[in-house]
Amino acid sequence: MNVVLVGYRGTGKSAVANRIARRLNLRKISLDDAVVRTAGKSIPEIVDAEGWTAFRDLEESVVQRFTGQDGLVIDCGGGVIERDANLVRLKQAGPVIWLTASVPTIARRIGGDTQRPSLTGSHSFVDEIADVLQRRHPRYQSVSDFEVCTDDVTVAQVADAVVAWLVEAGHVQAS
Ligand SMILES: Nc1ncnc2c1ncn2[C@@H]1O[C@H](COP(=O)(O)OP(=O)(O)OP(=O)(O)O)[C@@H](O)[C@H]1O
Ligand SMILES: O=C(O)C1=C[C@@H](O)[C@@H](O)[C@H](O)C1
Ligand SMILES: [Mg+2]
Repeated sequence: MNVVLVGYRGTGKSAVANRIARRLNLRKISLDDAVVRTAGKSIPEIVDAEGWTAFRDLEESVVQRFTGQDGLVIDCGGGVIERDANLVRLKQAGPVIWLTASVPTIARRIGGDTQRPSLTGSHSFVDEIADVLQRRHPRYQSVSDFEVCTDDVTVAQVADAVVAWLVEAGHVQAS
């Protein structure tokens, strides 16, 4: 079994994935890190040089690679749900957890992040979050089995909620 974490930028996927992996004795893999390693460039460098389509192509290739494995916590990039092929593969890989947060929370958490280039190139920082989040909402919803709102809770509390659900739903045994 794998555990898949999806959600917008700043909802805490990477932070929570580390904790869940430790708790369940699974291996955490970050799709963003795998893209960066594969390209030999940072995300801003990939997007600057080749554009978002090239980034999405790389992302799709790492989704294909890791969803064929077992025993992973798969920490997805925020836009992994943009491609239908990824939705199908992630759904087959294991239970999909959707982390959510409000626009102000997301803006606060990712405001200083230099590794997350603009997705639209046109909107203001906060308008982009609101617009892209609204557009993506049905796609996150369609792929996910369990949703956790991460506003006003710690990373540890989110990880606890995910592990409790995995036990309750029969995906892992209580320890
Ligand atoms: N529940 C939380 N409470 C407080 N801070 C949080 C919480 N979850 C995440 N953070 C902080 O928000 C920032 C972004 O979190 P993280 O990198 O895990 O997000 P992400 O979902 O992986 O985003 P991305 O899609 O951009 O990779 C980090 O500094 C993290 O410590
Ligand atoms: O929301 C998105 O589309 C992205 C989120 C990040 O995790 C990275 O995958 C990249 O910056 C794109
Ligand atoms: Mg992340």
